[in-house]
Amino acid sequence: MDRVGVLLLNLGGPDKLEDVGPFLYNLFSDPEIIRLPFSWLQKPLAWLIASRRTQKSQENYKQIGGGSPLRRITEAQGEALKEQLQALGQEANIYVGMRYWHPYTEEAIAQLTQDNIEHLVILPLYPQFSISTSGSSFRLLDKLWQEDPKLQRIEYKVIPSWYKQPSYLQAMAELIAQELDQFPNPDSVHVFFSAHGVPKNYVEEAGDPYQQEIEECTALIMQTLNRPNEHTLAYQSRVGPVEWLQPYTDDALEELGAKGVKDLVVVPISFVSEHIETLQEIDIEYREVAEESGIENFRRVPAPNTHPLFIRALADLVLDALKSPSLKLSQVYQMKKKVRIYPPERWEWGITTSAEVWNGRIAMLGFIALVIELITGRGLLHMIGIL
Ligand SMILES: C=CC1=C(C)c2cc3[nH]c(cc4nc(cc5[nH]c(cc1n2)c(C)c5CCC(=O)O)C(CCC(=O)O)=C4C)c(C)c3C=C
Ligand SMILES: [Fe+2]
Ligand SMILES: [Fe+2]
Repeated sequence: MDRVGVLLLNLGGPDKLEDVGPFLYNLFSDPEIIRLPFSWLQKPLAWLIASRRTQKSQENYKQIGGGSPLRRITEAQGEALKEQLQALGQEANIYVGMRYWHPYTEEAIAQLTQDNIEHLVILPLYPQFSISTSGSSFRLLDKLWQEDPKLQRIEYKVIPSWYKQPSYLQAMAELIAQELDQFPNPDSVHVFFSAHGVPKNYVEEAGDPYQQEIEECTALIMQTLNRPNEHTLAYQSRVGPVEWLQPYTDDALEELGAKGVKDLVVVPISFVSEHIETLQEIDIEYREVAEESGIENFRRVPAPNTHPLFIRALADLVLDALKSPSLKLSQVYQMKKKVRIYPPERWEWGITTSAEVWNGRIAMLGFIALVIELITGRGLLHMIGIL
């Protein structure tokens, strides 16, 4: 029988407090997370932002036991998926490939090549596609594939996003219903979906389908839940000075409090495991915002983690993918992004899009240099060791 592998893609998180700095450096070094006009700026800026954020981020990780539970939960999901596939008659090795921390995607790829995997299913553990999450992992895999002829012999299938999968929707509905039923009047509880945000320009300029997939997913979960509750969708975890998708979770909670909502359940929607943004940001920070705004009963729906219906959803996704036609990683990426040829790389004279882009890049560079000088009190050239 052919050797089948499943590669679970995820973000990764620091296992202990000392890992927070290097984890943040890896994250901000990714051009899919911070988009800069010049690639040589990426590493010094990543170092600067990571250094400035480490202490605050460590404080947050301290509040959830000193590290991220992401590795443990993702590995448990992998084991449960292996058993479920076996029960459905499909033997498969499961590999976990994290983008910014151990076990890195490169480590998973090295292992699956050593195991002589012949058919591989690439399954991101993000229900909805974003350039900043699944997109970043697909780009990395595409690069690894192009560099390694051994990998090119593996027949692979990519699952770009899967927020419509019926067992996933059913698992989410069941988890929400369980939480609603803890209230004396379940039907009058406000259901509050909190998605991880992305900068607004990802959607409006770069063609990220993330917002549309989040909105559709929310509507499908409400349909599956089939209860009369009112609901709201908002975006959390904004980082940096630019505008992100709105409404922001804290503003929306304050608004609902002011309108007199007393009972509320929060549903984390863009991630399938507990992590810092559920355990710290929602359970601690947003609970405080809600209570100060007059919301008296605040509960949170757990992430799907290893819920049997959710694991069944993952198994069905793998089985369906094995039967489907192959698409190249680069094709999947282009298909998901509503492709805009941006930015144009070729210089053209006159008042052209290209000239506008180059003007923009030069202005951006000046602006970034100014911001760096304002924050650090030192000029950019000093910082990167030129002066
Ligand atoms: C679908 C989920 C996620 C999207 C979209 C996303 C985009 C995104 N994130 C940052 C910046 C940070 N993310 C951080 C942690 C983090 N992000 C996600 C998920 C998505 N990110 C998860 C699951 C985690 C946590 C992992 C864990 O440790 O449990 C962090 C670090 C934590 C902190 O300091 O707050 C940063 C920073 C950006 C800029 C972005 C889109 C461009
Ligand atoms: Fe994030
Ligand atoms: Fe956060």
